[in-house]
Amino acid sequence: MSDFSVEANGLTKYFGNFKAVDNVSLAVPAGSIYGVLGPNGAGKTTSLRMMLGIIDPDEGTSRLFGGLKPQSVRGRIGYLPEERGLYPGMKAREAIAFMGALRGLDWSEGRRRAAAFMAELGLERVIDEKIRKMSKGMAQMVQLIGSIVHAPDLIVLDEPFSGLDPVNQERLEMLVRREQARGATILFSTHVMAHAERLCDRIAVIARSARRFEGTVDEARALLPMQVRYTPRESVDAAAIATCLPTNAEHSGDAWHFTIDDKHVEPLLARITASGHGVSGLSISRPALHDAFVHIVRQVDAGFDADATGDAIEEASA
Ligand SMILES: Nc1ncnc2c1ncn2[C@@H]1O[C@H](COP(=O)(O)OP(=O)(O)OP(=O)(O)O)[C@@H](O)[C@H]1O
Repeated sequence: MSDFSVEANGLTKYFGNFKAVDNVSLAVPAGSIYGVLGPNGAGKTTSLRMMLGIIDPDEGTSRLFGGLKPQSVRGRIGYLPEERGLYPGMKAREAIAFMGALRGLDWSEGRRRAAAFMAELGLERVIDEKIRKMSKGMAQMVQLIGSIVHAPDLIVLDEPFSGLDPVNQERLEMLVRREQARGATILFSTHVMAHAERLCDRIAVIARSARRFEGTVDEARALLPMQVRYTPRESVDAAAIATCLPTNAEHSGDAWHFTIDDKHVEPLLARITASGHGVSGLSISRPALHDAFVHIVRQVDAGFDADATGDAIEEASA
């Protein structure tokens, strides 16, 4: 048995001359919740599709549960594609059972599980409602349940949170955690950082077709310095306080704001203590995943802009 549910190695995909995915590698540990994060058009969907064998890569390989034949493990996978769609004439219960049956689940067991899932999520009131009468978000919840009703070992969800209201987003987070507790591996794409921050054991950031970061959420947040807000106990001469703070410190009202590297936190506290200015307020916080994500994507964009400027200069001087 492989330690990884998904191992993508050097996946590359061209659409015409455009390289939509460039040499993307990642490994999703069995039993983990893994987020593929990236801005619009970064290549997330194309990467997921290659990992699942829905489209062939131009280069690279994808292993599911250690094997190279995705078709042979189809029944062990639950997939919510980016394109949503169910038969509009079906009722929720039938739609879920139908999706389960496509993955080998007995019809009556599918109906039974549909009712259990819907009740657990507080959606039982719409179980016998036809899909065409449902809101888009509610139909998406039904499709989501349909994609996991056969209790797959690997659940792949493409932008599962988009289009859901906050209550349904919370229901989905609960479902993801519950499926992980059952032993499933969950791989999902998103550009909403809050969900990834709360749920993911590991993340990969894809921007401009390539993987730009891979690691834990804490490792991503540690890419940026800590944010500090310090208020001295006594109102003292600003120039005197500034001597024990980093040069980027800015004074506003009673407080000072600055950033500081992880390893400089204790020396800073020692300097403040030694200075005798006291502490009336002090908060030291890591930036959120959102900040780390924006930082990574901006760096990549800046590199592309610099290349484009360089090309323009070369062309102009040619
Ligand atoms: N079948 C296709 N033919 C041509 N170009 C495509 C095709 N599918 C995707 N692309 C392009 O490849 C790039 C990556 O698309 P992809 O859907 O993988 O990105 P994404 O990160 O999932 O984006 P989003 O968050 O907006 O869904 C985009 O520029 C897209 O326009």
